[in-house]
Amino acid sequence: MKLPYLFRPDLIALSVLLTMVSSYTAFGFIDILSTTTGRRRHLWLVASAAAMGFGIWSMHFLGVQAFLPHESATYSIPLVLVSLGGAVFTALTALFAVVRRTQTPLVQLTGALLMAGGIFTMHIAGVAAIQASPAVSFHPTAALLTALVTIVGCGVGIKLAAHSQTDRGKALLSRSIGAVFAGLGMAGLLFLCLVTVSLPAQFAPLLQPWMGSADSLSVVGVAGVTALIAAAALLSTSMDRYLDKEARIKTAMIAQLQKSNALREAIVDSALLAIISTDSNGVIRSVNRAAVQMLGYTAEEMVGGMSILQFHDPAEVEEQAIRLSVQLQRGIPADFEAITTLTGDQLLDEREWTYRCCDGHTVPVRLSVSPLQTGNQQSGDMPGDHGFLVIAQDITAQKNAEQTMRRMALYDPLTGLPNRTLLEEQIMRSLALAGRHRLQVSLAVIDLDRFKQINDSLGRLAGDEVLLVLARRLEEAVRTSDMVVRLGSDEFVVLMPGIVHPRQSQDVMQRVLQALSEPIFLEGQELYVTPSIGISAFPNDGHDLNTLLRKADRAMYKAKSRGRNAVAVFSSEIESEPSSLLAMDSALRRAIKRNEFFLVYQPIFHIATGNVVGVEALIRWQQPDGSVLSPVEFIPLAEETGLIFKIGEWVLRTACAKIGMFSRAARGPLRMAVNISPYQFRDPQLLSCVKDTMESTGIEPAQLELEITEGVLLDDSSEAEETIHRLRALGVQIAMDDFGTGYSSLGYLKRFPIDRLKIDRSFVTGMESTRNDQTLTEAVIKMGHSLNAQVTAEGVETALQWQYLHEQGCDDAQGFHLARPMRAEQLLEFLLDRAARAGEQEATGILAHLPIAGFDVN
Ligand SMILES: Nc1nc2c(ncn2[C@@H]2O[C@H](COP(=O)(O)O[C@H]3[C@@H](O)[C@H](n4cnc5c(=O)[nH]c(N)nc54)O[C@@H]3COP(=O)(O)O)[C@@H](O)[C@H]2O)c(=O)[nH]1
Repeated sequence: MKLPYLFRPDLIALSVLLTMVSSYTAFGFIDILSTTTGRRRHLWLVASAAAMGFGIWSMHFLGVQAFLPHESATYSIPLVLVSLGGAVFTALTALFAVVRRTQTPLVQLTGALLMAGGIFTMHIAGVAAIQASPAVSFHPTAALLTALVTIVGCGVGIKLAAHSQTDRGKALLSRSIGAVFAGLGMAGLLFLCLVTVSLPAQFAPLLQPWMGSADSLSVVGVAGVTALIAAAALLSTSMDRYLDKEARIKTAMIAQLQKSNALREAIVDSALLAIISTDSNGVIRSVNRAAVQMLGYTAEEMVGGMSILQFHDPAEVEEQAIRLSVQLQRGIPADFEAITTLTGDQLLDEREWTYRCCDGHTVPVRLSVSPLQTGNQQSGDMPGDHGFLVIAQDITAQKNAEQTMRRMALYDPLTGLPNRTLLEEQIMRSLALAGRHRLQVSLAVIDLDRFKQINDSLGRLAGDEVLLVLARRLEEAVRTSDMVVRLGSDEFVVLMPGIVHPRQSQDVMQRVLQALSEPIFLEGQELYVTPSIGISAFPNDGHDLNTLLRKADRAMYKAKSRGRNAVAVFSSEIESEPSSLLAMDSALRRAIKRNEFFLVYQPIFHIATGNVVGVEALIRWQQPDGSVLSPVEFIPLAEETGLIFKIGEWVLRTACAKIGMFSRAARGPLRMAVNISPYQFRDPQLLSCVKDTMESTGIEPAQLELEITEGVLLDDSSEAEETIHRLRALGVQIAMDDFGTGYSSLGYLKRFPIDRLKIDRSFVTGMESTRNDQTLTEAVIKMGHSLNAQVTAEGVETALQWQYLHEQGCDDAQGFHLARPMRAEQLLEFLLDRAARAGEQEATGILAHLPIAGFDVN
């Protein structure tokens, strides 16, 4: 029998309400399940499924009660349990499907099918549990339709719930709406399901009294229990969420704290400065990696066990304690307090200390010490311990740089001896001390005799080598209290403090004289350098460095004038007589002004023909008293004073101006050989000077031959090479003077394009007596020719020498046997005479082979 559909609205409303509450609770479960893992997740799943399933089942039960009321009906307990199981299964599959991390249509469809199966089981078993006869029956088509609707509904539900998981921002609203819809939907489904049920006829009489009657006990019980379970579930999910949120916040805070601690540690550890924290007594609490590296102790050795004081030099701590005691007018102990006293609130003490490391070596450090308090009093934390933060910077590099700069400023780079600046500092102290103790201070000026010649002939490198040897000898010869200073190129000073008697300083200088005069062995050669020494003394000769230096200088010149290699002590007599060298300097200047210089010319002969092919210009100085000085006597001084440039230029212009006249007298172009000092050669103006001279005098470039010495090539060969190339580019000839006396090697000759080699006089002189010199001369001639250079022999004094040179194929020769150097007018006569005789001989068929000696003006 099909009964009319009568139902109790109050139970329906209650059922729908419970479904909504259950659905809302379900969202809470979903939330928790989606954030928990492991065992907790499983427990929550079971509990959630049970609570949710019971809620659904209650809704079903109340729905059934609302539609199929009969007071006296009994229920099959197994079927009721199956129905309840269906509800729990529904909840379980729904939760599973929603909280699955991978949401695919297949997952959601499977979930929907299983859920629908659960709901169906719940309803069919629930209705079938009503024990009536005949049994409650179902309308199959309507049941199928209901099943389909249930599946679709479940699918949509799972999708919506899964979606609400991703949009948590609108969680409360969407969950509330979702819960309302879920309640209405599930109830709708239930009721749709129920209308497919056919009730047996015996239910009819029961219907009437049920209409609007009071609740049965079971209905109230189920509704109450469900409400309680829902409330408990709601509370527990909320609590769980709250606790979970708290736990997450705490975990996040701990993680953040750990992260920032790790970052802080990493920063401190990666700092290049040594960072050490100590307690208030200096006991180390923490160290960073740089501190471990700098001090050489392990972190374990330092932390807790060591005091920072152990790194400090006790003498420095003591010194600082004394300084602070004076400054603060209270006793500061020489311990950790001396390091930290100047630190305070906001105060940082920065100063340099010396740290002693584990292996005993010391490191200069700049230390910043500041107070350190752990904990935060303001925030009410435990008032932390007081301590100190010590930051140490290794300033070894800076100290080294400072030392290098000091060395550069105060010491001579070649010899490492103190320079004038340091002498000035030192002499002030020495004079002050000597004044207090009524002692004397002696100052000795040491000048090396003819050192320039070594430089010129052996080159600057060899000169430096000699200076180094002499500097060491000087240091060894003086007393330990004396100070050896290098003032200039070959000028040294010895400061001798604490002199009681002048004899002492003279004794020291006699030792110096002896030590410096010893031979020097350099590159297989034995060199002799002698010093000239002048001594002055405080307080008799002066009270300051300049006066003492000037007077020691005068004494030194006196020593030189006595024949060099001597010691002279300053005296009033020396002061009154003009220094010969100083006098020479001013006399040279005067000589330039008064044209006291003149040139003599020595003819150069072509050996094969005997013809005069050139002349060499040689300077002389005629002094006001009529005496004539040799260039050997004044050229070195002119070089030292720089007057050589002026004098050299004058020689070049004067000689070149005469060549036209000489060539006319000789009836053929002659070449003019001019000596160029190494100083002139290095002068950047040389090239323009030569060009100007050629232009103004009209000399053909090929007629001009510049004689240079071997020394210039050794100085800075690249520059010398450049100068030679540029001179040759002008068309000027270059001759290598005094060949064989210096360091000329085939290597140099190949590198420098030389037009002529001049064999030194010493070899030519020795040719007659020594076979060796003969061989050497022959070799030089061959070598010169192999390099396409002409060869001139100097100092030919005998016919035999001339003969030898002729046989050996030497190109040109000059020497007293051929012609002496002569004044211009004498040379003119000489040339004219030769030309005339040559003309006569030519007319008579005899060649002028024999040269005629010139006038001697030496
Ligand atoms: N920078 C300059 N140097 C110059 C200049 N004039 C000369 N000098 C150099 O001075 C050195 C000595 O020169 P001097 O006294 O003139 O002697 C020359 C000749 O007189 C001498 N000579 C020539 N023949 C003989 C000889 O047969 N016997 C002998 N005993 N002496 C002789 O030789 C000197 C020339 O030598 P050199 O120059 O090497 O050809 C000397 O080094 C000159 O270079 C000048 O103006 N500037």
